[in-house]
Amino acid sequence: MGSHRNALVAAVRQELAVARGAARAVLAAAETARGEAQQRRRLVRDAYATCLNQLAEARDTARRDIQRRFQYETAKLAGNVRRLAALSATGAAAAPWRLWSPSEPERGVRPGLLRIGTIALDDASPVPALVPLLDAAHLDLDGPAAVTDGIITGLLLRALGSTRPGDVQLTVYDPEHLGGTLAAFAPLGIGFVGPGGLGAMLDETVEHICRMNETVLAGSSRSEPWRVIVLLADVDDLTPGQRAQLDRITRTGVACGVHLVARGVRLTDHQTVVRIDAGSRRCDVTGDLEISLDPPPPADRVVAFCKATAERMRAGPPPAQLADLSPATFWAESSAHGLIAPIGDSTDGSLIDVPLGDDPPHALIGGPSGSGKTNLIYAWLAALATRYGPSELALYLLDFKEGVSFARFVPGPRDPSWLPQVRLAGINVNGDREFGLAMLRHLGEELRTRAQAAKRHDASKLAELRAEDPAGAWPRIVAVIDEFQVLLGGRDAVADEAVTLLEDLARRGRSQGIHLILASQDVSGIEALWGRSGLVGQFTLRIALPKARRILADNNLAAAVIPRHHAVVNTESGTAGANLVVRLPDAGDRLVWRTLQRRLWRLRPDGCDEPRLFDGDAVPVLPATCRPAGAIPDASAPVGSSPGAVLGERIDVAARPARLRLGRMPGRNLAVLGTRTDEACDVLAAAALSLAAQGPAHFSVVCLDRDAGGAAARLIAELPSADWYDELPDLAELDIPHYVLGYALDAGADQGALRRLLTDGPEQRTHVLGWWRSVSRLRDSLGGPASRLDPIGAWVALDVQGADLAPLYPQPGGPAWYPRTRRALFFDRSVHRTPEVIIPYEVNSDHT
Ligand SMILES: Nc1ncnc2c1ncn2[C@@H]1O[C@H](COP(=O)(O)OP(=O)(O)OP(=O)(O)O)[C@@H](O)[C@H]1O
Repeated sequence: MGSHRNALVAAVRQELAVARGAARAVLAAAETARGEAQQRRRLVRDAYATCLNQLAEARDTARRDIQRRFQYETAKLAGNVRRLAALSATGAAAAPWRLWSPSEPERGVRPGLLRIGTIALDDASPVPALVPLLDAAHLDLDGPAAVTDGIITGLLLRALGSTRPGDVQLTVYDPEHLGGTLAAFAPLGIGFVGPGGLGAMLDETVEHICRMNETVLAGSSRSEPWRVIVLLADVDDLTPGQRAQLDRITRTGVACGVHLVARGVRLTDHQTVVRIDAGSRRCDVTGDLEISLDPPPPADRVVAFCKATAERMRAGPPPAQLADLSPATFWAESSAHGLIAPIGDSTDGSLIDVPLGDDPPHALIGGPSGSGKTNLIYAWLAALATRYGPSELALYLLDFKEGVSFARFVPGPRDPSWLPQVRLAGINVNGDREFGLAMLRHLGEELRTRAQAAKRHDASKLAELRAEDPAGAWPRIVAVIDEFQVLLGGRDAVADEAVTLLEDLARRGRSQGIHLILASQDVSGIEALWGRSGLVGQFTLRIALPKARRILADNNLAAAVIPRHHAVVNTESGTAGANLVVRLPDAGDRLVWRTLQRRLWRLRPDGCDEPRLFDGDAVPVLPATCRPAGAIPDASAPVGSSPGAVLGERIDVAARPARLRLGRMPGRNLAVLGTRTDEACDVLAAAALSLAAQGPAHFSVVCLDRDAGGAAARLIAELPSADWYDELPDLAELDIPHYVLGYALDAGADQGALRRLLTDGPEQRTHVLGWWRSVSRLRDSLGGPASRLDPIGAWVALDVQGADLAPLYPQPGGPAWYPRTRRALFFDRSVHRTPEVIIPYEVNSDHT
């Protein structure tokens, strides 16, 4: 029994031990699992925390990024807005009051926007809040009267201060305060409309708009001032009629320069109406952005401005500057139908155009010395040269004054530029009327060429010729002759031919696009023209400077009353009633001119040649082509049948050399006559050198005057084949031409030898080129008073009076010739009907 119990106990113990062991194992496993779970939880927690941190960091970075981009974009946008604002509103239209002053707009610039306050932007400095008005909008203001009236005062001051005096006309309807609200503007002569005057004012404005529309539809541009009508009322108590008129004005006014600025009177909805709400500080233009409104301008500033402006209005606008005559784009005009260019402005500041074309074709300018003719011509040429390029306009300029007024148009030592349209300029021409004649002859040739081309193309005027012959070069030609009376003065062959040519050019130039502008200070010159009705009748454009006489019709006294620097322009031959008074800009400033000319010069097309300059004070140098160069031609080289001896420069447009043909004919000798040693030596040297340049020749030099010895020796040194003789050589048989150059042959040349050479020489190709100091001495050296002068076929006279030349001249009394320095009269019996004036070349420069 006991052992059974013991066994039972042992079994129970055993089982208990097993159970306990199992329980312990389970417990241990559970604890391990718990430990692992805890570990996992820790890991997850850590990961979660890391994740949160990372997210927070990423979010911060993203936010910072967005903020940065936002700030950048905002700053960029604000910058753009600011730049746009600066372009849209400048000077007085935009400056804050403490910096404010009126600003004159540039000519032709449209009005911009006006500032009423600023708009604050996050982190960026505020941008101006701008509203349109002139040429753009009506303004309808709402809000407390004290604020809106301040805004209106500011807007008006900005509009007036950024336009020219008189450009804006103000009308104020202020029934409550009877104009008191805007009384500071009274000095400008504003129209105050009383309580009962609104209807009439609206009716008149509607009429005005109708008139404006008529003008604009007729094609003219608007020249009237802007009308700004300010309506200040607290209640909108318009009659139906007034309301209808106001609505009409609202719909149509802006296009005609009529603008409403209304407070308390609601303007009808229209695209031109901009509403400003002073209460909420918003406006249509700036949308939801709140405007920090500017305070009203200081009252003393408004008063001071209005007084100063009223003063300037009384004085009128300042005259135009030279630059105002230039168009916005250079060389954009066609001259096919004429030339139109302003020469100045009228007293209201508008530019006055002067036409040249089929009507009027030519212009006459007159005014006493110092009245501004040259200045007027400069201004006119500047306006023409900036509008019409060299293919549209060619200028020929001649100044008979003692002076160089046209020298600025041609290259000079300090300025290489020239006016590209100028083909020819003559300066210091006062002594050389022949050059005026040469220019007229050249234009006469051009007239003939054009007339023939017109005939070929069946064209009756330049516009038609240009249309028919688009490839041809047919610019309009304008020839300006200052002090033209010098050319016509004197009853001589030059004056006669000049008048004939002028008459032809004036009559036929109109249809061929050749226009003359003649200027004179001299009444007698103009009176001389009056005698030639065929000529003067063509000059229908008259420009009279102050105190000009006989330029306008006798009963037209306008020139007597205009002030300095003004001109009367009349396109109807000076008849009273057709006057336009022009204020002329100062066009004399060299620097301003040079800047303009340089711009034009840089625009010149390829192949635009320098103008030909004739300077009456310059002495031309013997061209290199007229000097022997290179190897000495040998005797077998061909000799022309009649080599030409160059004697000097012809006074013509092409500056050609004057040549004396020396063929194998009797009389082919040359006598240089006069006492001016240098010039005589130059004529002989030019002749000899040019002959030597043309082929093989032998020269025999005889010099009987010591003063000419140096020149003769220098000539020998330059001639390829020459001998020095102390007396005239005998007539020798040579295979090549032989030229005997005799210096001062009146000083003891052998009469017999001289006669033999002169008479028999030319047929044997021996020619005498001799210098005698007077005609009587020439005669003496040929045997005395009864001697014949036929062997002298050509002569060049220096300081010899015309009458003294009678024995050498086919017509009795001799040629008309009044000697002048560096000019010579050249007569070749075999080619000339009348002698021609030449300029002896400078051959060696040591005597000038
Ligand atoms: N519109 C102007 N504004 C300012 N100055 C001017 C104006 N017109 C002319 N002048 C000046 O007046 C002076 C005389 O002008 P200008 O030489 O043009 O007169 P002119 O009639 O050609 O005289 P003259 O016949 O004696 O040569 C010059 O000094 C010129 O600069």
